[in-house]
Amino acid sequence: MEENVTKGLPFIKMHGAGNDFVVIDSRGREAAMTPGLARALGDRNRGVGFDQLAEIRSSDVADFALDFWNSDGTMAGACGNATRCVCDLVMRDLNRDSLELVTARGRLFARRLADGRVSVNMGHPQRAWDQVPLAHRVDVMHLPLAGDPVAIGMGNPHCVHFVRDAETVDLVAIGPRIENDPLFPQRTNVEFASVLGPDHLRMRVWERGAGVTLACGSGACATAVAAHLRGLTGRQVVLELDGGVLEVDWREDGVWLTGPVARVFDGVISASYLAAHP
Ligand SMILES: N[C@H](CCC[C@H](N)C(=O)O)C(=O)O
Repeated sequence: MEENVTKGLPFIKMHGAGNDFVVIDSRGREAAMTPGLARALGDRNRGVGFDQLAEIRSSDVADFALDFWNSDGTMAGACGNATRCVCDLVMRDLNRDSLELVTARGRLFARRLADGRVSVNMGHPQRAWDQVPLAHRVDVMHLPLAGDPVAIGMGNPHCVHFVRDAETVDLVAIGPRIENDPLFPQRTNVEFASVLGPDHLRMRVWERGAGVTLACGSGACATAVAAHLRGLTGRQVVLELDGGVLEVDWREDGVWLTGPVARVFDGVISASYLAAHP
């Protein structure tokens, strides 16, 4: 009955404002992830199920390195909520209240606030068309697409729409079309935001490689930056997402993302499952 779990792959299930993750710690050993295994594990019926998988790896230039995999098996250059979740884990592990990590977009800095929440500096917004990236030169503040959206990179691409009421947007109908528009050579995450008050936005998201998620940290950063650039908010913004509240503070040293973290359960992926999904 009992399979030898010592040969399996331990993981931790976490979420940040409902954006859910599987965390694998590969420090001190070969990376475990492949596109096929990420896609299999991301399946909410046949796998564990997640929006993203975050794989921790050893680093000789920072406290650790972090890779992000979407549930469709593609890699992402940034994942704000997973970064906050993993930093919470490692800070507790090392009994530290600040950390440096390295991701595909470079070195990030995280710290634990007095109220226990984790805040991560997600870096500076990428506002040049070829950094987002876009397929050719256009005005990133007014894309030639329906709804006059804004393009912002945060290590991953975002297409931000400001609408009268974000609640009414049919994400499933509209999201995939924009995600796969030829203007985005690496596809894009798609955000819809409405203004609830000064420095207060309601935001919903269709994520590249994951679909509708309850929250998106890098998307919240991109949306707050776009809102400020459009004159809709200040530089410190509270965003109400379907899964909870995120705070963004666009400061001189970068865009800081703050929000909740939850550790849900620990598990082991069985050796037989790993063998069946190389
Ligand atoms: N789907 C995103 C990665 C995860 C972003 C989101 N979960 C976050 O918290 O930033 C992408 O392909 O760029």
